[in-house]
Amino acid sequence: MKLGVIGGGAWGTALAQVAAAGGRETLLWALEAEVVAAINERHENSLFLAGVPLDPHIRATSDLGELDACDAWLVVTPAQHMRSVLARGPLGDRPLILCSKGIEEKSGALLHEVAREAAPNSPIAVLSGPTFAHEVASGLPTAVTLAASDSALGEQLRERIARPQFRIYVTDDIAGAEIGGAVKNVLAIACGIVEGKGLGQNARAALIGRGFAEMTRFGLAFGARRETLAGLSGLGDLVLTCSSTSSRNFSLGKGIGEGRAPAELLSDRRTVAEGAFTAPVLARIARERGIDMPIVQAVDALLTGGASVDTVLNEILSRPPKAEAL
Ligand SMILES: NC(=O)c1ccc[n+]([C@@H]2O[C@H](COP(=O)([O-])OP(=O)(O)OC[C@H]3O[C@@H](n4cnc5c(N)ncnc54)[C@H](O)[C@@H]3O)[C@@H](O)[C@H]2O)c1
Ligand SMILES: O=P(O)(O)OC[C@H](O)CO
Repeated sequence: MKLGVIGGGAWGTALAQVAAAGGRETLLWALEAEVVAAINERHENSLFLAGVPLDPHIRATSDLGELDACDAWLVVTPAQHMRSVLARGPLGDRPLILCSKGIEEKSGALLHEVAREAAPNSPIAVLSGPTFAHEVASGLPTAVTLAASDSALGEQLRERIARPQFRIYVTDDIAGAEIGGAVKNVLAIACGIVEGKGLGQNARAALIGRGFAEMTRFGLAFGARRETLAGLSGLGDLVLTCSSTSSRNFSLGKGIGEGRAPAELLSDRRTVAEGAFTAPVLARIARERGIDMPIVQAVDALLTGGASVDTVLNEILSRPPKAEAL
């Protein structure tokens, strides 16, 4: 199975590295001409994944039409651009493996719903889990969830993509895999704020625990299964992203906690902190559906409502006591 990768950011490049392992030709579409040139001429993505030597079996292109030669695509654009990029590609009926993490802001759709509308004839799978791109691209071990409603497709993709250092667990719970990856980015911003504000390790752990309760409430409301939310793509990725400045979402939160303005932090960056786009839509859906998500609402109030960290913190801490149950 020849794999194509749509998106030449850090994660698309790392996935191309996984796909090319063992000498398998892999085609990567990138938006930026300089990324295409750097990969083809120097086997490096100096813009988004500097310092990691890339497999020479990866070839980059700026022409989406060339991806017609591939049997399946790993789709790795930022969540808000997935629909428009897919609309420009030669879709056909090839499987799409969605590797981005987010919710479409305008429509409130999960990414498999976006892909289903954009590519009605393509079977859809989702790949998600604790995966800092630079670690995966350097061959360090991790494990991920691969969700496909067609179990034969899930197995076929697992066989093609898995490596000893890139262990894949298969499920049919697409919504569960997507919701974990989308919600954890917002919670990582909150954990970064705790770090930047110097609130301590206890506060961060408490936030991970209560954040996971929010993720679970939201997931169950959308048909996700508990074991998926408590697995690699949910809790696993939540713990990773809430613990390290290697996370763009955590770093964004840390800057906010240190007193910098969210708009200034966001305008400075070339890389994507998906939680900043997911927070408003997630908060909106939770309000509409009556799902209690105080941490997500707090992040949204900070990012889009102009609230101060102190005000939001005070509101969270002065909530009436409640039972620990979901
Ligand atoms: N970086 C990681 O470690 C990692 C790991 C797992 C999942 N992800 C997810 O993968 C997705 C892509 O993130 P990334 O880290 O590869 O990106 P990145 O932050 O490294 O790079 C930004 C990407 O956005 C693209 N982009 C900017 N404007 C665009 C436009 N108008 N149309 C289409 N693309 C545009 C750029 O071409 C580039 O590929 C995100 O949803 C992210 O959450 C990232
Ligand atoms: O850098 P972040 O916060 O986008 O996190 C990257 C990955 O999603 C970690 O699994």
